[in-house]
Parts: sequence; C-alpha cells; structure tokens
Amino acid sequence: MTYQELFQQISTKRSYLCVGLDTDIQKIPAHLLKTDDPIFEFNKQIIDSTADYCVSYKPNIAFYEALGPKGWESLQKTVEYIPKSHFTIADAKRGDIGNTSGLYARAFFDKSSSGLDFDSITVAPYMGSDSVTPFLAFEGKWVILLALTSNPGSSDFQRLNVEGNTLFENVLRTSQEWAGAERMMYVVGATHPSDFQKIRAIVPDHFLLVPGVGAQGGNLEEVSKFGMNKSCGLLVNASRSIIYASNGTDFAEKAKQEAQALQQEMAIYLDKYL
Ligand SMILES: O=c1ccn([C@@H]2O[C@H](COP(=O)(O)O)[C@@H](O)[C@H]2O)c(=O)[nH]1
Repeated sequence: MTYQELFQQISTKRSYLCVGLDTDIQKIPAHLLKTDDPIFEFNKQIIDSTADYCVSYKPNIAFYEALGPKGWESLQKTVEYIPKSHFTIADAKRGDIGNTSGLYARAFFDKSSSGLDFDSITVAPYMGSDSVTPFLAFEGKWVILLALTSNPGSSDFQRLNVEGNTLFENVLRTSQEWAGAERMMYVVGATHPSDFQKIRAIVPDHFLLVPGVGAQGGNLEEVSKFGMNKSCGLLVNASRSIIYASNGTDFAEKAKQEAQALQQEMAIYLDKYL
C-alpha cells in the first residue's frame, strides 16, 4: 500500500485507527478454546467486527511465535484474512547484521518463501543503516523504525544526549538518509504527548505509528493535535482495550463498540486538526 492509498483509506473511513491483534491464548473467551484454531477464530471475529472502523491491523508477533508452529499457522491465516484495504503491520521489532536482516525481511514480506505478506514491519534502529536497508530492498514494503517508544524504560537510552540532541532525534534525522516518507514510518508512543511537536519539526511528512492509547493511558486528542500532518500522518494503535473489551461470548460486539468509539473521536480530530 502506498502513502497516498493509506491517506485515501483514512479520508474515506474517517479513521486512523490500527487495531492491535495481541491475541493471547490465556485471555481469549473460553467458548473459543473448543475450536480447531482458537487464535484464528478470535482474530477472524475481531476483524469482522472492527474492519469498518480501522485502516490497519498490527499483529504483535510475540503472541504467535510463543505458540510455536501452530502460532505461525494462526498468524498466516490471520494475515490472509485481513482485507487488502487495510495496512498490515508485523510488530516484530527486528534488525540484525545485513544478511540476517535480509532473511527477517523474507520471513515477513516474501509470501512465496514464508507464507507471510505484511505491508510493513517494525525495526529497531540500534544496529544502524545496514541492519535496516535490507527491509527496504522489498519494493512497496515499509519499515517502521522505533524512535520514542511508549514504555517507561524508553528514557533509559532514547533520551540520552548525543552531540546536543537526544538519541531518538538522531534516529529520526539519520534514518531519513535511508528512505523517505513513502517507505518509512516511526514509532512514537502516545505516552509522550509533549514530544510530538518537536518530532514533527524533524519529520513533518512521515507517518507515525502511535501505540499507547487505551491500556497504557495515552491521550488521543493530544496525539492528534500535536502529531497530525497534512496527510493525517498518524496510525494510532489500540490492542487490549479493543480486543479484550469483554471476555464473554459478546467479545466481538464489545470490540466493535470500542473501535467505533475511537473512530468517532478520530473523525472529530480529522475535522479539527487536519
Ligand atoms: O513503543 C511501543 C512499541 C510497540 N508497542 C506495542 O503496541 C501494542 C500496544 O498494546 P496496548 O494493549 O494497546 O497497550 C503492543 O503490541 C506493544 O507491544 C507499544 O506498546 N509501545
């Protein structure tokens, strides 16, 4: 999916919501455990009930790889089930020496090799350019680079001063030499609302993937007010607050209500801040 196509989806849906598929076998409703593939059955019903209100899905790979081959199978079926109109994110936080990164890229982008065909993958920038560029060798695929993550430990390294700027600012500046806004996004946590203006000054055009709304307490209006650009430029993720809104037989209906409420709020901010 291209930058323009993503913006078109956002404009049509009046939503910049990304639903996080952090599907935990220990948290899904008991009645699904009787099915052949409870993880896929859960995801399928979540996707059916939320697709009208979001533009993206982000399976967090840890939840699937923790289950071994069965988990990878559920992941593959899930990615295939997501409508093509929705931007898919493998939240895998990969990155290694060049030849290894190339294989990670094949694992998530090359369907003929791995069975997976994500639009994008989250990548850690710590190992530098040669750890990131192999992902960009896959035409049309996106890298979403960790910049300022939502967790409390983000300040341990990401805010360290390096030659007058924080490390995350250096990540934002240097990585623009590797790819432009058409191929690269950045992770910026919703838990850092006061950093968005400074970040926008460095990356005015890029999309930001913003986790941390919902269970982590980030404020959607602040993120939207300070983070939006002329193409919206935001994909705001919520995982647990949507997919675990209920653990009963009504889980899909409750997830729909949560996703719809976020979409309705986003529609207001698109009018107000775009
Ligand atoms: O900085 C980051 C990067 C990734 N995440 C991931 O996003 C979701 C958030 O889930 P919630 O349930 O909405 O809190 C999860 O997959 C994280 O691993 C993040 O939270 N922060």
